[in-house]
Amino acid sequence: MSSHGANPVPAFARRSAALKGTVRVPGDKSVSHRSLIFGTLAVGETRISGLLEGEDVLNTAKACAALGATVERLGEGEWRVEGVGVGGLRVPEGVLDFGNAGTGSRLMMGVVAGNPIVATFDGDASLRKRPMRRILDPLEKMGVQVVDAAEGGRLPLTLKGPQELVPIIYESPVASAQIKSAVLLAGLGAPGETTVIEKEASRDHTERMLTHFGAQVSVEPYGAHGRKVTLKGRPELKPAPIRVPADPSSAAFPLVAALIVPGSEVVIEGVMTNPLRTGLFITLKEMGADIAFENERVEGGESVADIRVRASALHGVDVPAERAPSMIDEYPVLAVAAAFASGTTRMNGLSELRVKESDRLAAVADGLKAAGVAHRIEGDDLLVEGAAGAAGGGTVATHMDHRIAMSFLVMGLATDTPLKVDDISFIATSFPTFLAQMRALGADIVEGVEAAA
Ligand SMILES: O=C(O)C1=C[C@@H](OP(=O)(O)O)[C@@H](O)[C@H](O)C1
Ligand SMILES: C=C(OP(=O)(O)O)C(=O)O
Repeated sequence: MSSHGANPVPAFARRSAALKGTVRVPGDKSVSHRSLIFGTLAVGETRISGLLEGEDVLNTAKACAALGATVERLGEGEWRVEGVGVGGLRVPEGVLDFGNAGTGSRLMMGVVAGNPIVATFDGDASLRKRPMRRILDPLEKMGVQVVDAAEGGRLPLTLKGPQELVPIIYESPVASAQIKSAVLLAGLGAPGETTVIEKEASRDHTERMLTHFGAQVSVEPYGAHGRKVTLKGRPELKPAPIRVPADPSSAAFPLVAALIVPGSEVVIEGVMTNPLRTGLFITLKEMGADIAFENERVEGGESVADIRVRASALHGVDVPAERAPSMIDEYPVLAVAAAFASGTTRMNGLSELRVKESDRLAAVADGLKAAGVAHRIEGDDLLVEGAAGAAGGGTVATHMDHRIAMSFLVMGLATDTPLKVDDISFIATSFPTFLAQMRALGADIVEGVEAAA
């Protein structure tokens, strides 16, 4: 098991002068994981530029190499993968350690399923707590054997792929791109058609990349908000170049910081604006945020834009539950924006937040409490009572969760007194340049435990 986090690194953020400047946040995490995985499943060389070099993605790179691909770093964000083809994986030596990454571990379970090999999956203390039954259930239906697993089907666990996978029609109990992707990736190794039905559409990077690499995929609407995705199994995937756009989930941090620090104006360049990822931007605009998409264009098959954001007077809104899949990782930082908005912001239908790197519903509530912000949880909904300012002053427990750490550091840039977080080391999983890039905009964030003055 990875021991990252054994030496917590505390930090605090304090009230900052107006944030100014232009940033390009790192490559999208979802697309980065998938580009390495698809490179592994194609026969021949895939070139990737703009890869996120965060720990989660680097663990996926290691797993791809352990399963037989040649994975090489050529320069900053520039990578090449020499793939082995669907069904061409070798038995890995030792355990595949995914660290903190739900996406890496769950997608790779789907990949392994299509090969008659045995592989053991593990991760850090946070990942070991997360539910894996949601992946194991459909994979077992396809013929995969769970040789061994911790209680409740958790990590560490060992899978054995069958000689012949069975294609399935799977109606996913939750809108989760990780479940959908694991089943589709397994479906690559099955004869015939594999179908995944979702009642609410989750991010579609896997479907897009399947098409980009030459597989046959059809996507149909399903009900009011859902989709039915069908894949024809056993294609020969052809290598295809990938340019990874900037991650909207990382862009969320400088964006919210600029909204709440008076006088700020920031441009975030080349941000992916895939409509299944833009729930936060839509919500903030409804709250009165001055956000403009400039230079809208298509890069590497994804829509991108430069986002200009100016400090704004925000007001509370009701965020509908069906918007959750398009902003699932952004609720912690939305709660921060809501703390500075006048009136109540109600975020509906957040049950999935309980099974992320931490129980994010509880972690956000505790963080708001540490900052003196009135809030309550009603069932699966979070209500934040905003005001023009927030006290700050406390210490936020981050529970091995990068997004909790970044969200509350952003908050501390606008609180009356500094806000501390107990551990920033996990920020490196998704946004290794966070501190440097935020400081370059003028954010006053200090590592260490010195009295926050
Ligand atoms: O497929 C992906 O790349 C992801 C899907 C989401 O998880 P769920 O599928 O569990 O909703 C998201 O929270 C995660 O950060 C990335
Ligand atoms: C939930 C997240 O990631 P993962 O599920 O890959 O750990 C996240 O990055 O917020």
